[in-house]
Amino acid sequence: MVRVEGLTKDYGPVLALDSLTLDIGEGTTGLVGANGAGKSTLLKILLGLVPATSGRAEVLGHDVEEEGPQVRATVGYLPEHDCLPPDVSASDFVVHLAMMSGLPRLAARERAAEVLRHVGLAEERYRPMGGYSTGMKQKAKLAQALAHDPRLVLLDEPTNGLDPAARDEMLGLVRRIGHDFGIAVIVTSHLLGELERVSDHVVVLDAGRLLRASRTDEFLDATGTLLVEVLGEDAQGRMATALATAGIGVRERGSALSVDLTGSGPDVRDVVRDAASDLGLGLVRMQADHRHLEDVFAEQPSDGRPADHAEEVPRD
Ligand SMILES: Nc1ncnc2c1ncn2[C@@H]1O[C@H](COP(=O)(O)OP(=O)(O)OP(=O)(O)O)[C@@H](O)[C@H]1O
Repeated sequence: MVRVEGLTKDYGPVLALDSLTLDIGEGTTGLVGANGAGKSTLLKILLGLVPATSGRAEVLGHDVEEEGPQVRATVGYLPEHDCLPPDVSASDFVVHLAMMSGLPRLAARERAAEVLRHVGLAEERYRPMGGYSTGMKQKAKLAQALAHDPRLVLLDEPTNGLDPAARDEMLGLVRRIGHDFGIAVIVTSHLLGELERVSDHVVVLDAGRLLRASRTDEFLDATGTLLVEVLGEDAQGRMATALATAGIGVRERGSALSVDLTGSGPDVRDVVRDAASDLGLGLVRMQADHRHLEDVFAEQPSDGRPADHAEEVPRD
């Protein structure tokens, strides 16, 4: 779908992309990175809207600088910023964009009705978009991205500004675009947990550089940790101290402890069980931990940067 080689973009003194080389295939790909990592810049270059400083990029076999119109004919785009004319209805807007993409009026109307129904904008589609909630505006933006039946859609922070219910709905739509309609999706977010739910692949950008790219399940498979929950007075703190004293890596994870299973020595499960017994604590849970993308991200400091850089990334 996308091939990027040595892509660099500077905005004057700001280096937004730094020699990025990357291939993105079919399915849904999550593009993760903190604010300013270069996600939006990459999408705009892929659409041929912003020129790269050096390097090259191809989308569906088209060079983005030479063949921008061909790229945009087969790619849908949901921009991050507010771009909807306030006095136009979603219906008129999507029909207009579908016609601009080359569909005759009747086909454009049918297609607009179909995509607006798909994103869940029913009667509201006839109202001016200026009066829409943020969730409705994001749906209208998604509908226009799908209007010309693209092979690939680029969704820039589609859940931005949404409350939890609207965010879940939007993530459900993103998943359906990929799985039910077979359209390839590249979706950005700085909320790592979101992409874990919808993406087949994850690409992590940090300060314009590629930190990691792999299948989502490869990120999440190798847990190597045990989730332990104990009950009793200051149970978590006392258990953590006991395990650390025994030379076992341990850190807090919500109401539980994430315990490192990878060290040598006695079986960590036995140590946990004995420590709970010695301390008089109730052992409520001891199970293999399911890793989350934010853990992976936190474990991967970029060159010379502190690991706690990942603290800047808001948690889901
Ligand atoms: N038009 C521009 N002029 C100058 N600097 C820019 C411009 N667009 C982006 N930048 C800078 O380039 C860097 C990358 O920005 P970009 O918007 O691509 O990141 P992002 O990962 O999409 O972040 P966000 O989620 O905040 O949009 C940032 O430091 C940003 O300030």
